[in-house]
Amino acid sequence: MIAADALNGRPGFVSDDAAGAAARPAPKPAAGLALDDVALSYTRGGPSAVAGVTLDVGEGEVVCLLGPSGCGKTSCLRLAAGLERPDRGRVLVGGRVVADAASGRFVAPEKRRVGLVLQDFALFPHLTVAGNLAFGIAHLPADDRRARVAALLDQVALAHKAQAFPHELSGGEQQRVALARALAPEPDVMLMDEPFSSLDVTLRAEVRAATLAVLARRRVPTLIVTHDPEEAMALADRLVVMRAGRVVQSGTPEAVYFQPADAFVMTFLGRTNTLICPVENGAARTPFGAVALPPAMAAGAPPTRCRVMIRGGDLRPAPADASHSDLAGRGVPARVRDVRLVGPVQQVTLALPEGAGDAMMEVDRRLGVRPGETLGVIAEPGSLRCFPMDETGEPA
Ligand SMILES: Nc1ncnc2c1ncn2[C@@H]1O[C@H](COP(=O)(O)OP(=O)(O)OP(=O)(O)O)[C@@H](O)[C@H]1O
Repeated sequence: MIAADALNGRPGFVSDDAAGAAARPAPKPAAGLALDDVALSYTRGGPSAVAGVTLDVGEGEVVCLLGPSGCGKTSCLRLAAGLERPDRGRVLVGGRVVADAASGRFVAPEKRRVGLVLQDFALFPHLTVAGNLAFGIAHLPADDRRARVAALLDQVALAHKAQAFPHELSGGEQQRVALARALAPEPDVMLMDEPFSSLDVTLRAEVRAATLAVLARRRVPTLIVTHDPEEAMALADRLVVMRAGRVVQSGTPEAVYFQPADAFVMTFLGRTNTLICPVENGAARTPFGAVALPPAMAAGAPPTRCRVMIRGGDLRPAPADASHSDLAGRGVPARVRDVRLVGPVQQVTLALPEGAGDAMMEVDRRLGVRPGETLGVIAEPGSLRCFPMDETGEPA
């Protein structure tokens, strides 16, 4: 069944499970892919691109490997695919050890049963769409091969393009061919490196949702590399956040977003304000009230100052009508220095009182905040987080 795309009437993907992540059954724990304390340096004795990464992707699970440029995401994917040999640790695909630095075991990429989708799609230019899909399943009897190609083309809504060549396709169509080609040999694991980054913004959301629908229907464990936090949050059952060759946090998008392990993760996942605040009686004194230090910071000799962070979306004007909220009237008076419209959101730069510095607040544009006015601003309860002064939140 080919569904008309709801947004713009273009042919879309199979729609019976097109709700994507929301419709996907809970992942089973059995690991499709596991990296076990894997390390890699590209030069002998040189810096570690991957410095001991452990992660797994279970059946039917989509895991996004997320982090700033150069943190080692692609290197992890290349280790999983067999395009690099680990200096340390093991790689398992479908429960089978495919690389083990200690024993020297190394299974070649084409024997690993992994499907790979790269940023530039890397389609074979001289083969038709059907030819691209058939390439990796040449060992199948002709009838089976044809049937599998036809089924996949149907799933990615490209049956009508079977005889087209890659240069005759749009970017979104090429991405779908790359996805179908990688799925054709029925891999145990899918590995995708920035698979949507070459698509324009409108097409990206559409292709992303459709890709999730195909992956969900096939339940193939999938590891997706991206440097885009919003994309990762939209795609993943689980996020693995990397920094400087190491995993700094892993968990559901909600857990990582709302309980960031450190200042770096908090900053990386969304626009964040940082306030340097004095510590008194085990609590940080912020313009929005006292915030208790987390136990690890409060233990021993507590610091005299700390870094308090809050996301722009967790600040808002105090409700004007006191009868509607017990927070009304408690706002911190802040002058609006600047207002930018970013889609449906106003990004408001506020000057906080008592020299506490500037803060960015994100509010619905319908609030119509204007430069020069003074607002009472409140912080969502529980949204202020204390981190040590030496945690900058900057990528290493
Ligand atoms: N072939 C190579 N030779 C030498 N160094 C490399 C090679 N490939 C990557 N590196 C280095 O290894 C580190 C990790 O690179 P990697 O490509 O894995 O990072 P990444 O997180 O995927 O970055 P990006 O998001 O920019 O693609 C970087 O410091 C990079 O310069």
